[in-house]
Amino acid sequence: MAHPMIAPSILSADFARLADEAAAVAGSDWLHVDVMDAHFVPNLTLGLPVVQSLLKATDIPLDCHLMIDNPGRWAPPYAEAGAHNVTFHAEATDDPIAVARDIRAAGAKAGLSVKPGTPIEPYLEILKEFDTLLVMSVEPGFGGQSFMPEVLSKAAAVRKLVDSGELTLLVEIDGGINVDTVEAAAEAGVDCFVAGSAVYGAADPAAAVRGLRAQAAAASPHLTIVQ
Ligand SMILES: O=C(CO)[C@H](O)[C@H](O)COP(=O)(O)O
Ligand SMILES: [Fe+2]
Repeated sequence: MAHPMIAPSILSADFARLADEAAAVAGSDWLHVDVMDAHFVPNLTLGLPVVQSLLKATDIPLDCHLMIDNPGRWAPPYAEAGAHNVTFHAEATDDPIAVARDIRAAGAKAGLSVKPGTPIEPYLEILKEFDTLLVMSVEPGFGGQSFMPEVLSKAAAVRKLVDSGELTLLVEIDGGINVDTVEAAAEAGVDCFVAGSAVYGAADPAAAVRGLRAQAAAASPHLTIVQ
């Protein structure tokens, strides 16, 4: 049994008030930080200096999602800074194993992310090098997009390998998660749910986090809330 983890994405928060926005989701399992470089994706967000400041401003573990080129060069500094997870894209490097090992050596959990159109089969062999698989359920680059249910087969395939003991990692999903989609993701075997607009667009973001967690737990036999 796994605890349903909720990771609010600060992409939908007010970037001028990030410390307050982190405090507004107290009780979240991770705080999801979208790093975009305007090369790997057509948008630009924030980088290492902001992550370093956020680390001082919150006790919630930071889940850094790097949508950037050349993660071999840029990912390890996020681990050295103190991020809990450092996740990079499979499509951004020819040597994901080396990047994962560098992230782990620098003291963070390593995550591999795949875009909606990227199959998971070529990566199953190397997932033992990772702590998290982040399945993108929108095209990376922007918050507030619609959930793509066709990616759930990837989460389900990896869930099977985790349940059979062949892999030990968390299955995370990112993009379009809200009250209408979280249950399908939970049923597919997701452990960790990123939600940006559904949390920060809510009148009470902390209540939205609790609501998504309860919905996920109710929808899946592999999830139960640990208080
Ligand atoms: O990585 C991302 C986009 O590339 C974001 O984490 C994601 O889109 C969250 O926003 P929302 O929940 O509003 O879809
Ligand atoms: Fe993300």
